[in-house]
Amino acid sequence: MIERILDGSLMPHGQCLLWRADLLFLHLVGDFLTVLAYALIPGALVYFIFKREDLRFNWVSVLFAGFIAFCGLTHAIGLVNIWHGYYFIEGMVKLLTGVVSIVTAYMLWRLMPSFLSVPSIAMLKQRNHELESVRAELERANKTLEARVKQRTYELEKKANTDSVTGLSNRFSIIEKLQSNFFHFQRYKRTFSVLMIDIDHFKQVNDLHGHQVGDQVLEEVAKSIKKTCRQTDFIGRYGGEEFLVILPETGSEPATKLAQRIRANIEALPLSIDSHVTCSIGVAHIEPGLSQKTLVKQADEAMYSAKNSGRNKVVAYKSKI
Ligand SMILES: Nc1nc2c(ncn2[C@@H]2O[C@H](COP(=O)(O)OP(=O)(O)OP(=O)(O)O)[C@@H](O)[C@H]2O)c(=O)[nH]1
Repeated sequence: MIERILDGSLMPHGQCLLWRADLLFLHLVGDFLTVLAYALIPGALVYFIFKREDLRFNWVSVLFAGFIAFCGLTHAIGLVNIWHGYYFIEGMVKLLTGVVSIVTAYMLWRLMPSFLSVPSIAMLKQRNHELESVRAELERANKTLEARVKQRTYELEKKANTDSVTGLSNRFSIIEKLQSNFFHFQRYKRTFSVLMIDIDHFKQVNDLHGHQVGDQVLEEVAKSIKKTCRQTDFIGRYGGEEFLVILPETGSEPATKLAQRIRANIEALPLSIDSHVTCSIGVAHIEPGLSQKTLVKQADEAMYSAKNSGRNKVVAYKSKI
């Protein structure tokens, strides 16, 4: 059997071509180039698969490479058989090539749905474009959200620091401003004064006109103080009908003058209750060695002196030493 297979004594193919040079040339060069190409193509395929381990269907590509290699082999034996007659071997290789080709073709058709499901570059580009739009949309939404949070935080902070009746800084906020001015004085020697303003006989306003009207008067007085002060001054509602004003870069004398203007403006204020209110003001000025608490106490003491000396007055604190 082996002898039969390896028997190359059958009529060589060249005989069929009558050893004509032109026919021999065509068959030889054609088969040689085909063998060369069918060796290089599977090589390239295997190299590509080896380098790209992430690809799906690797084994189908190997099968495809095998199918091309077998085709090349039949052409190579065709070359040999120009001079020899190994038609048994040629037939066996052809049979093997046919089997590999059929298996490859079967697998290709079987896997067609999977091949079709692999997105093309154009599809990937389209998806990438869609994802990019979603990302841009998310970024826009995020920015809007950030702006809203910022705005809301600002509003909440403002609310937390504002007195709801007068719209001025509340007690917590004005004490914070006082502390900040105090630290500036300690570090940079930036002087300041404070005014403690208390509306006179405010209880009577409430008793006569009611609490709601009392609130209205508080608001009007607050507006008047704000109008009289500079924009750089800090005004806050310190207690019920008590206001604390911080005057940065202001000595005792100019602070007392301003307090007089505030007092006069409040007295002249045309209130909605058709009568007038007055206020008593205490002035205190920061000095080295003085604590923040003592400074407020001094302004408070001065304000009570104003009350005790007949109200509707301004009194600057004077050290008892
Ligand atoms: N409408 C209103 N009244 C307030 C508010 N907070 C405190 N008051 C009132 O302010 C009044 C303060 O009364 P007092 O402490 O006796 O002082 P006063 O009547 O102003 O008298 P003197 O300060 O001695 O001139 C009280 O009647 C409080 O109820 C407020 O937010 N709104």
